[in-house]
Amino acid sequence: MEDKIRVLLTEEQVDQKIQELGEAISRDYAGKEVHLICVLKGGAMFTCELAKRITVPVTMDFMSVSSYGSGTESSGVVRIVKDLDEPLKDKHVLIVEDIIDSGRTLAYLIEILKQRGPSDIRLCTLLDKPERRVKKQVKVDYAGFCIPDEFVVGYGLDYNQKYRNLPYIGVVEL
Ligand SMILES: O=P(O)(O)OC[C@H]1O[C@H](OP(=O)(O)OP(=O)(O)O)[C@H](O)[C@@H]1O
Ligand code: HPA
Repeated sequence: MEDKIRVLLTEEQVDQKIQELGEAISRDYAGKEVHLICVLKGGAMFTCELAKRITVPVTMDFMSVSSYGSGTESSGVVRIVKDLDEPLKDKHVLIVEDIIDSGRTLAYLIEILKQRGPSDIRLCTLLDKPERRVKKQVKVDYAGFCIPDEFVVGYGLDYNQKYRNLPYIGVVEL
């Protein structure tokens, strides 16, 4: 059965925001090379679109962590499912996420990636749900949109693995 999805952010709004983020990142990393870490699966679409709009040299790597059960609530347990291929030593690392919700995934990721000796680590997320934050220490350097506490899909985000392909951000009306 098809779920009813209400549009929260249109494709045009998302595109425009990614362009602005790409410009800000290109300015901030001028004269440097930025190493994008895409957090799969949700971060895939945003990472690719963002990378296209960054004008300084870019390298990319991918990792997959599992932090959620099958529904909409965090389990609190974060596990590396696929690790990075490349070392991070002396790199300017930019972690790219689709959403920061409780902050558990990122709090864990940042701690383990810091131990690998990067020059610096920053965080870029398309969506931020600050009301839901449990891990207050997670500092977001680049956030596309702050959104209310609603379960969203599209642009990489899923509901039971569906809707990742939507080119906009929507709310599933349950
Ligand atoms: O701030 P948090 O509460 O930790 O939630 C954010 C995390 O949850 C989602 O991933 P998910 O575990 O659903 O995996 P997926 O990207 O493969 O869908 C999202 O992509 C973030 O990684
Ligand atoms: O609102 C959300 N939608 C999809 N996946 C998520 N993971 C954390 N929050 C969300």
